[in-house]
Amino acid sequence: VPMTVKDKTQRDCERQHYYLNVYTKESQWERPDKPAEPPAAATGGPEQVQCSHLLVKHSGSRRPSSWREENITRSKEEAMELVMSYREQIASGKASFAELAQKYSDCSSAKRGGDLGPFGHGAMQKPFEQAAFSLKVGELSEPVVTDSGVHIILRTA
Ligand SMILES: N=C(N)NCCC[C@H](NC(=O)[C@@H]1CCC/C1=C/[C@H](COP(=O)(O)O)NC=O)C(N)=O
Repeated sequence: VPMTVKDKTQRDCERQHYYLNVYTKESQWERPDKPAEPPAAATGGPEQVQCSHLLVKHSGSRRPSSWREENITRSKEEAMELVMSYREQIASGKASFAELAQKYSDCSSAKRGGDLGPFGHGAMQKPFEQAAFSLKVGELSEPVVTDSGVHIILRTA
């Protein structure tokens, strides 16, 4: 019985699979010799970063209290001025980040020179995360405002 085109085509397909690279959308008959890799651009930078921060809280902070001060009453403007002066001292080499964070940060991480440890996306408040993931290792941020207060961030890894 002569095979219909369909049957023949059906048989060919059964004999041959093709492989689709889900990232490049390319297909091929030969079995790939290694798994497809997401192109670097698709990964959008590091999964995790490690940062230290120096936080100056103010009366409008979500928790206007810290190990340094039971009830924080400074204004947001004063907090911003303090952060700018700390940043200037660090950037000019007059003081180290860890030293000033240890003395002045309103976060419990002050005890560790401001170190927050490694963290991924979703761990920190968005403005902090966006600033942290935009820094190069060793780079010091401009002042960053979150509901916690005003921060400077040093990316360490
Ligand atoms: N994963 C780690 N290491 N700890 C959990 C961090 C939770 C995270 N915290 C923040 O986003 C603030 C801003 C950046 C750092 C940070 C520290 C805050 C600031 O002080 P607070 O306003 O809470 O009194 N103190 C501790 O959490 C959040 N999603 O609320």
